[in-house]
Amino acid sequence: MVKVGIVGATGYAGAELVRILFGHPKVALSVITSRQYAGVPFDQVFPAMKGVVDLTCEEFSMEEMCRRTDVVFTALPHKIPMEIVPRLVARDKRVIDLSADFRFRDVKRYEAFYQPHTAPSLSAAAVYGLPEVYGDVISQARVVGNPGCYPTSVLLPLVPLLKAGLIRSEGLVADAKSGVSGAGRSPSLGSLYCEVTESFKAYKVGGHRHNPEMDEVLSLVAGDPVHITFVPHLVPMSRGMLTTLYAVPKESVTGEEILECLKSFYAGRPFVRICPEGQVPSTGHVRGTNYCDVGIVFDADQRRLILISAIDNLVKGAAGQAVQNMNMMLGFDESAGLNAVPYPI
Ligand SMILES: NC(=O)C1=CN([C@@H]2O[C@H](COP(=O)(O)OP(=O)(O)OC[C@H]3O[C@@H](n4cnc5c(N)ncnc54)[C@H](OP(=O)(O)O)[C@@H]3O)[C@@H](O)[C@H]2O)C=CC1
Ligand SMILES: CC(=O)N[C@@H](CCC(=O)OP(=O)(O)O)C(=O)O
Repeated sequence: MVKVGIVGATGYAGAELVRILFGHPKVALSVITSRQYAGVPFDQVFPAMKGVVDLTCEEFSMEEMCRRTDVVFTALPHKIPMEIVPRLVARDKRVIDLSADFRFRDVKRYEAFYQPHTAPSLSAAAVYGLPEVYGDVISQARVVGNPGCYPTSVLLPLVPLLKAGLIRSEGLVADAKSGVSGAGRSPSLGSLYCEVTESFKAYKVGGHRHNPEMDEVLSLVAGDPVHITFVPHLVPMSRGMLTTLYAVPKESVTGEEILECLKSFYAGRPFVRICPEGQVPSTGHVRGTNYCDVGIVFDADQRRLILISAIDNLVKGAAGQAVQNMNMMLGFDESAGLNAVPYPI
């Protein structure tokens, strides 16, 4: 069994990692850390885990983490991983970081939206953990920067079409909606029940930090600078993300070609499900699973392509994708531990 540790196991993403890794056939979860809950059994922090998870949270110690693990997930707020990850790598650990600290190839882009980077060369050498696109390099990576939830929902439908040159790289629009767990477990005014229930709003319009992350990958794939117009929204549900994308197909491209391109790009990939014609995805269909469902509507008269993706922000948008990356890094089946059967309703 491969020994695994989670730094920041009591956040929403970290707790989801615990849930998934506890059902993983090839790993033993050895260390889980939290500052506030150090010394507290995990099943007291999350009573749903009673009788299932028998681990106790610990204060983070580099020495203990390195002694008792082979692979480490960092599920911490941005900025903290860039201090910890280089020290883990120096001790030969393989790391999957769920923050934005190791997502960018161009560190200047990161610094423009976040803060100065203290490990720029390690960041440039890290691999962007979108397994369906970068699987070949993920298997060799020491450090994987796990994508943000919004970028995952935007990139999976668009990358194959841009790669194949079927859509224009100008005029791309992403209209995305997230459940409130996307904001994390730390108390904040914007996440209070009264602030979010029976309400639906756009936020950070024109200035969300996931925009440069999407732009970087879309530009690398297209071979030209690409900027997507991205508007995030908060919806009153705990988990789930639905993204509607608008793109302009190139002259003479047909709906059948679009569908065929996506189907063949994702053929044999377990987690991207292309909806049959006439069906559109729903967050309820992917809840608790690592699936990304993609629906396609081709408006031939308007020359407009509409793509709709649904993910669970905590699974394919965070912890599930991180485990998928770990599986590829360790040479396991990419779906090991990720075979949760969806709820039918
Ligand atoms: N929520 C989501 O849908 C997604 C989250 N992510 C990313 O995953 C990471 C974790 O997010 P999320 O779980 O939502 O966040 P939470 O706020 O829910 O959890 C953060 C975790 O980090 C610990 N922590 C917080 N501050 C510090 C600190 N200064 N030093 C050490 N540990 C700290 C917390 O425990 P304690 O305070 O007890 O130490 C907690 O375990 C973030 O980088 C986020 O961007 C990525 C995709 C989706
Ligand atoms: C609803 C909500 O607040 N969502 C978060 C995105 C969470 C996430 O995946 O982003 P990072 O990993 O880059 O933090 C936000 O908009 O900031």
